[in-house]
Formats: sequence, C-alpha cells, structure tokens
Amino acid sequence: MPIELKGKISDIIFQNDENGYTIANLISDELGEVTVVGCMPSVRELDNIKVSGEWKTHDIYGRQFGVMSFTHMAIDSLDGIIAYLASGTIEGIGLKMAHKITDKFGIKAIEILETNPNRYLEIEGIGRKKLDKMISSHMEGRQLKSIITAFSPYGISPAYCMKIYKKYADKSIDIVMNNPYGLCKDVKGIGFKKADEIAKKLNSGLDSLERIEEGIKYLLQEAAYSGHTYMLAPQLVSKAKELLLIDEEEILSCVSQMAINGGITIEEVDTEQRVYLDSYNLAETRAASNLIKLAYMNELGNQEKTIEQLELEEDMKLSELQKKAVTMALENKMMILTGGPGTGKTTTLSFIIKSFEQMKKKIILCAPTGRAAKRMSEATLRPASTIHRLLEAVYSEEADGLIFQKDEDDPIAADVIIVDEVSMMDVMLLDSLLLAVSEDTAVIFVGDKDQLPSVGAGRVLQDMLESNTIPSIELTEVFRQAKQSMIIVNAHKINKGELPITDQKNTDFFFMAKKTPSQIAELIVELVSDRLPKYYKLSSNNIQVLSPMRKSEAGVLNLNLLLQEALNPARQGKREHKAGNRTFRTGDRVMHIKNNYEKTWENLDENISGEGIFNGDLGYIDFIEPSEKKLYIQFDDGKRAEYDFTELDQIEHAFATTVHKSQGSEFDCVVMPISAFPPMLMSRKILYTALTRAKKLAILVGDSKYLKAMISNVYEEKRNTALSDKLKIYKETGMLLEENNGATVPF
Ligand SMILES: Nc1ncnc2c1ncn2[C@@H]1O[C@H](COP(=O)(O)OP(=O)(O)OP(=O)(O)O)[C@@H](O)[C@H]1O
Repeated sequence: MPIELKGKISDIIFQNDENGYTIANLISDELGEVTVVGCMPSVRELDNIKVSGEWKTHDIYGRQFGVMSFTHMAIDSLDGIIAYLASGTIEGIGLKMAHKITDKFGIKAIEILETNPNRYLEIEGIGRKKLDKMISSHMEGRQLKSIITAFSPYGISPAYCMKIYKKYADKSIDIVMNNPYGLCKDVKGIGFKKADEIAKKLNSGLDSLERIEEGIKYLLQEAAYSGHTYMLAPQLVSKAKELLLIDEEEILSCVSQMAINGGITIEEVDTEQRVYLDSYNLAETRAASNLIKLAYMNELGNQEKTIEQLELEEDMKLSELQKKAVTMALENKMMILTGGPGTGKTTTLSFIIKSFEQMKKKIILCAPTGRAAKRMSEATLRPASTIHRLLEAVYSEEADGLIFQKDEDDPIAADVIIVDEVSMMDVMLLDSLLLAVSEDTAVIFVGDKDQLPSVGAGRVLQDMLESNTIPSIELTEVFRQAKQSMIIVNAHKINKGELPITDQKNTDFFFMAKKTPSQIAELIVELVSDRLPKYYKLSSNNIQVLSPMRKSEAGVLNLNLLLQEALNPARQGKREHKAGNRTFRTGDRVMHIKNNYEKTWENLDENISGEGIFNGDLGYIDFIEPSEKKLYIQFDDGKRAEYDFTELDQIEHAFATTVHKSQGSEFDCVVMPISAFPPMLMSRKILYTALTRAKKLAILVGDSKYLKAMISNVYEEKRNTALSDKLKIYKETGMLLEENNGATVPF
C-alpha cells in the first residue's frame, strides 16, 4: 500500500527538464523535512503537494521517499503566493507588484485572480491590458501544470507537454486521451512508437484507423531513414502485419483509403506497386521534373576564350576527357562531373570556373556539409558554402523545423551553381536546391559515384547518372602526379576489386598485420598516441581513426575509450563530467552528431556569432563548468558553443568515428581497423570511402584475410528509389510536373 505525505517543497535539489526526475526537500506536515525523489516535473519551490509512494534507503543519502504519483494542492501561505506571483509564470509581475497584490488581497490573491479578476484593476499599476495578460499567463501555467501531471505517467517529458500544449491548448488532455496517434502528425518528436505506448496504457484497441494509418506512415518513414524513397506494397504489408498485429485486409483497406485521402501515394510501375509517403514522392517527382526543365529549357551563352588559351594561361594541358567536360559545362545548362580520386575533377572544375569568370558569370560554389564546403573552398581557392546556408535555412518555430528562405519565389541569384560531393546529397535536399534555381541558372554537379550514398533517402548521384538524361562525364585517368600517391593508386585498385600494393618504399599507404581485435586496437592506440606524431610530425587532430562499426573491440566506442585514456587521460585539476557511461574531459576530441539549427555559437577570433551546429562538426572540449552544469566546445572551424549537461546526447567522442560519419571530410592521416565486422559493414565501398578520406597517410591495421573479404564484398543495400525512372519518363515524354496541381504538362 503506498504511503501518502503532504507538505510544502522547501528546496529543489535536482530537476531534469527532459524526464522530470526531481530530488527535493519537502516539509511534511507530520514528519518535518524529508527528501522526496521521483518524476515530479511541474513541482517548484514553495509548492504545496501531496505525494504517494514508499520509503527507500539510498546507499549514500540514506532514507528517502520514492514518489510514485503526486498532485498539486492550493498555495496556502502568503509567502507561497508572493513567490508564485513573482516567479515569472505570470507575465508582467515582479516582486514589488506581488507584494502590492498580497497587501490588498492577502491569502485570497489567486482565488480572486481566477474568480473575480476585475478587482485587480483596483491596484495601482494594473490596467486592462496588463490584467488580461496576467489572466492568460496564469491560466496557461495552470493548464500546463495539469497537462504535465496528467501525462508524466505516460512517459511524456515536460518539454513535450509544452509542445502539446502549444498545439492543443486547453483541449490537450481530451485530444490526447481520445486519439494519441494524432500526436504523430501534430507534435514533432512524438512518433508512432511513443503514441502506441500511450495508447496501450490507455487500453485503446489495436484496430483503430488512426493507429493503422500512423503505423503505415511510420514504416514508410523508417524505410526513408534507411535510404528508400518508397516501399514495395507486399513488403509494406508484411512489415505492417508484424508491427500492428492485425489482419492483412485491414491494412490493405487502410492503405487504399490513405492513397485516396492523402498521406501516401501508390505508383504502379510494371507489375510493382510502389508506396510512397507523399513528401518523398513529391520531392523525387518535382526534383526529376526540375532537373529536366533546367537542363533543357534554356541555352547558355557561348564561351569567350578557348580551352587552349586557358591551358596556356594555366600552364596545364587537359586530357581529351577533361576538355570535353569543360566544353560540356559551358554549353549545357546542367552537367554531372564524376570520377575517383586523382582523376582531375578539381583541375577540370577550376578550368570551368575560370571560363565562367571570364564570361563575367556569377558563380556560386556549395556542398552538402560544412567540411565538404571547406574542402571545396580550399581546392578552388574560392568561397564555398553549405547548401543549407545557400538556401538560407532558418529554424521555424511554426513549422517546428527547418525552412529554406530561398525558393521559386526568391531564387538564388547566380549564373552558375557548382555543387560538390553530390554523392552525399539526398533527394529532399536536391529538391529544395532545385526549387531555388531559376531557369537562367546553370548547375554543375560534381562527385564520386563510388562513395557511400547519402545518409538521407535517395541515391541522387547514381540515379542521375543511370538515367542518362543529364549530360555527364566520368573522368577515369589517374594523372601522373596523383599516381605518386599509393593512397590514390590503391583506392582505384580496391574500387576495381584488386588487392592494394603494400610493399612500396616511401609510401603513404601501409597495411600493418595484426590478428585479434584487441591487438588491432592496441596498435592503433600506439600509432595515434606515439608513433605517428613522433615520425610524421602529425598532431592528433590531423589523425582520424575510422572504423566501419561502433560496437566490437575494434569499433568506435571501444577505440574512443582507449584513445581518450592514451591521448587525454584523467589528471588532477583536469575537469571532467560523467554522463551515463561516458566521461567528458577537458581536451577531449568530440563530434556534434545532430543538426541543431538553433544552437548559438560565437567565433571569438572573427568576433562573429550565429546559430547552427551541424552533424559531423568536429572540435574539442575547451572548458567544463560543473557549477553551471555546462561544457564548452571549440570547433575546428572557429565556432565555440555552450552545451548544457542535458544536451550531451548531441555530442560524441571523436578520437575515432565511423566511416559513414567521415563522408565528405578529409584528414591528413586516416587509421582504420580491418577486423571481423558484420558483412554489410565489411564492404568495398566502406573501405574505399575511408581510404579516400586520407590526404597524406593511410594506415590499415588488421588481418589481411578480412581486407580481402572487404575488397571482394560488393554488398550494397539496394535502395528503392525512382529518380532515374522519373527522369527518363520526363525526358522521353517531354511532360513536366506542374507544381500547383500535381499534373504533368508539356514543355
Ligand atoms: N591534365 C592534367 N595533366 C597533368 N596533371 C593533371 C591534369 N589534371 C589533373 N592533374 C593532376 O592530377 C592530380 C589530381 O588532380 P585533381 O586534384 O584535379 O583530381 P581530383 O579528381 O579532384 O582528386 P580528388 O578527388 O582526390 O581531390 C593533381 O596533382 C593535378 O595537378
């Protein structure tokens, strides 16, 4: 039987804003001061509460009351009322005004605000406007409190309660209790799984239409997270049966209904039924339509100088293929330039850029990630930005997500846009970019089609190439200068399925044999912490360990623990903070792993500040301030940002990172374990991507049998995408998507 205690909160010792876990002192009516511990998200100092739970004994802190549930009771002391009025919950009231109010109404101040608020107009300094604001903020606070109390048993954090309240206001509890699945579309961050959990606690049935609809959308979204823009109908139905535990007929009928009512699109192609979330179908279809429109609608002006003149100026003779690429770029509204490392993409690109510059064309360079943009800028000696920045991405509170300010109504002002590392671009980003490209602008896509595909849905570069609808050139010749590098030579060998050359002297590519994962990890630590800095004069920031996987002894997690111990061990006076089983220490190499468009930063060197820290941004922990529960990260690009201890899920140690996370980046030195990883992570593509990240030195450490296995494993998860099909159709039929009504029109 749970025990009940009543009393006033005298002190909040700890409160986690995310999950509501609170440790507080309660002055109990019967027992005096006791420590209460549990989920009490809406509890504040001086609140009168009733808790229900049981006594527990903590190893260090002794006897505590474990709270299972709690309720707020009316504030019954003058101090409590003053504290509440001045707490900031009620807009426009400070401590002075709170005293004025209690001087007038005493202990009944809050009751009067609720039942006869006009009496507040009797108080000097409170006019109609101010009073209306006071009433609405008091009611909001009360409603929010009751929502938090009502939803905390369902595992909905106060932060999400706030979002729910913003959406449904005073109807929040009714709406959620009636149909928790509505949260999936209305409140960002609450997905099908959470809604289903809530529904199950509410004992709602398995076969509600809302549940099936949201379940289907959830499966399609999960497929998109794995790279697919659609699912085949039989695959979707079988997964839905597994997830929802209902009959096939119910699923099929719901799918047909959704296709009619909106939400999903079904495309019949030959014998296949492809089921899309509307958003992915729109992005893929519109991107295909815009690609064809932009590529073929308008002519571009002619070049002024011949390639021969440029060759003289640059003192470099282009290969035939490179010349063809330059001519193609100048004569077409759109082209794709692809090729492996050292095949002269950058050189060709600089000829293209110079030709356009001589034609006085405005050229804009961009890439999908900050690091890729930085690399592009270094290679071309011209400014380059991320595609997001080019599109003027801003966080919209209304949309609770990112929106692009550049679009068809306000397109990018440029004659030529050159996009690098297109292999990393997903179909959503391609669509957003193309929407903001005007018909007078030419677009050049550059990338290596053999790199790992984008994290998001689509296989944009391969689809565009396979469709054969957009002029493209693949550079294949590795130039003499590039051939000096065994990294480049071996990358090409590996890409062709051949074993790398490892017996060269004065090489930049090494294979160091080790058998067991622990020997591999040990050697990697020795190399990074001692041998490489000593013999190659490399700083540890320029050495990146890349592993195909996170778990395992030779995986990212374990290597990070070992490398942290070797490179940045605990020392007296060096601050650290433990978060779960991770220890963050001043000086640790870290990576930000989620796009956070709202995170503010400042760059002290350049005296600028801004918003946005992105997935893949690398830096180190500069300072930890335990009293403020904060740490500070200095990023490699100069930004410095502050992280609350509750935000540490956004960062990870990065002495070692996954190969996937390294896409689009380059490092002076790459060290990679070659061990027994799961087959899908032991692929040629992963090895090739890792190796091509190295600029000066690449070291593979492991077992040659697994190296061979990786090279011969051409496994690549097939992605369901239809950009290529759509491009072919638009090109062949000459019909384009008309944006307003989704119909196709001739061009
Ligand atoms: N036509 C050419 N004749 C001689 N050397 C060339 C020619 N084109 C490029 N090179 C040289 O080949 C090397 C690789 O060229 P470049 O950097 O342009 O290739 P890339 O495809 O951009 O490589 P990566 O993708 O690795 O950056 C460079 O040293 C460059 O100077």
